[in-house]
Amino acid sequence: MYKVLTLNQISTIGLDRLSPESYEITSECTAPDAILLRSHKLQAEDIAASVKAIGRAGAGTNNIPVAACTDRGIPVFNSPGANANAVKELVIAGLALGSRGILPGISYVNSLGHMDDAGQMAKLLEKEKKRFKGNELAGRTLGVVGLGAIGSMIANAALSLNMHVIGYDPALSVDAAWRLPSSVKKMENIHSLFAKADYITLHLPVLDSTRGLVNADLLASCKPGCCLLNFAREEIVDVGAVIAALDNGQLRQFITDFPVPSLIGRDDVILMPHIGASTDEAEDNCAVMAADQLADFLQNGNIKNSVNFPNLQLERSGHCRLAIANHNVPKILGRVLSILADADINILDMLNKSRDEIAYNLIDLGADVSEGLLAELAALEGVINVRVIH
Ligand SMILES: NC(=O)c1ccc[n+]([C@@H]2O[C@H](COP(=O)([O-])OP(=O)(O)OC[C@H]3O[C@@H](n4cnc5c(N)ncnc54)[C@H](O)[C@@H]3O)[C@@H](O)[C@H]2O)c1
Ligand SMILES: O=C(O)CC[C@@H](O)C(=O)O
Repeated sequence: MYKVLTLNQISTIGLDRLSPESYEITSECTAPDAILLRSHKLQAEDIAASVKAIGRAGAGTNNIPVAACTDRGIPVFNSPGANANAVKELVIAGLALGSRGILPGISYVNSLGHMDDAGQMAKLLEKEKKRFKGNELAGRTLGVVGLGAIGSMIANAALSLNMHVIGYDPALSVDAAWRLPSSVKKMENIHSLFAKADYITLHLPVLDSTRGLVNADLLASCKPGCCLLNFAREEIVDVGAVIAALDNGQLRQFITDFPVPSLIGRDDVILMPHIGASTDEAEDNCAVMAADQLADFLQNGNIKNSVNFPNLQLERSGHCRLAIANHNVPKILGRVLSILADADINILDMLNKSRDEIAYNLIDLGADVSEGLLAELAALEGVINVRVIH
C-alpha cells in the first residue's frame, strides 16, 4: 500500500486514478511515499525521509525545492500542457479587457441602481457610452514571451483574431517549434519584442535567469501605451518598475494573475487571483496527469515529465525491478552490476539515463534480492537511493 499526501485540493477525477487497493490518499501523514500538490509552498525540511516522488498538478514547480529533491534522489513531476488551454482562454479575456472599456463600463452600469426609469437609463447610457470606447485587437501586434505549451496556444489564438504575432523564446524545444505557425515572427531578443508590440504577454517559467526579467531597463524599450499581461509568475516582473512605467505612460495597462498590495486600486491595472488554471477541465487534466505519473513511478519506477530526472520507461520483465538513483559520475553502474553478478542474479533488461548531475537506472532481475544485497547496493559511493519493485 502506497501513502500519498495531498497538500492542496486535487481533483477527484485525478485521485480516482490511484486505486484504493494500492493507495491511501491522505491530507495528513508523517511518512508518505509521495506528495501530490498544486501551488502549496513546500519547504525542503517538510519532505519526510519516506518520500520517493513529488507530483505537481500544474506547470510551474517554483513552489517546490527542486534542487534539494534532486540531492535526495526524489523526482519531481509536473503536468506540462495540461492547463494550457485554461490559461490561453483567460489571456484572451485579458486582451479583451485591456482593449475595451468593459470593466469600467460594467462598474458604471452597476452604479445606476438608484434609477427606476428604463427609458431615462437608456438615454443616459447612450450619452455616456463614449467614455468606454476602446480599440480592436485585429491589426495590433501581440508579443509572446515564452512559446511553450501556453505561449504557442496564445499565438495561434491571436492569429485567428487577426493580430500580428511576434515571439521570443531562447530555449524553444523542437516540439514547441513544430506547434508554432510560420506566421509567428521570431524575435532575436526580448528588447526588440518589447519595442514592437502593442500587447506583451509573458509565458515563461520563473528561474534564476528570469527573476526580475521585466525591469525598468526592459520597460523603457516598450512602445509607449503598451499593455503588459503577466499570467506566468509574480517574480518575473519588477512591480515597482511597472508602476513607474504606468505613471509615466510607457505602459497603458498592466493585467496580472499575481496581485500585490501596491497594485490595488489603480484604474490602469487589472488584477486576478491566480485563476489562470482554475477551470474544472484544467484541474482534472493536471490531476490525472500527475497521478498517472506518480503511479507509474511508484509501481514501475518509470519516469515521465520529471523536471529534475531523465525521462525513462522500460516494459516490465523478470521477477523484480531495481530502481537506482545515483550521482552522474563514472563506474557506479559497473559496481552495481558486479555486485549483482557476484550474487548470481541474472539481469533480464536494463536502462540507464542521466540528466545533469543525476543518473537513474532500471534493472529487471531474474531473481529476488535480499535485504543484505540491497543494503550493499545502497552503500555504494555515489548511490543516492535504491528501491526494489515487485
Ligand atoms: N497563471 C496560472 O495559473 C498559470 C498556469 C500555468 C502555468 N503558469 C506559468 O506559466 C509558465 C509557462 O507554462 P507553460 O505550460 O507554457 O510551460 P512550458 O514549459 O511549456 O513553456 C515555457 C517556455 O518558456 C521558455 N523560456 C524559458 N526561459 C525563457 C526566457 N528567458 N525568455 C523567453 N522564454 C523562455 C521555454 O523555452 C519554454 O518554451 C509556467 O512555468 C508557470 O509559471 C501559470
Ligand atoms: O494550481 C494552480 O491553481 C495554478 C497552477 C499554475 O500556476 C501552474 O503553474 O500550473
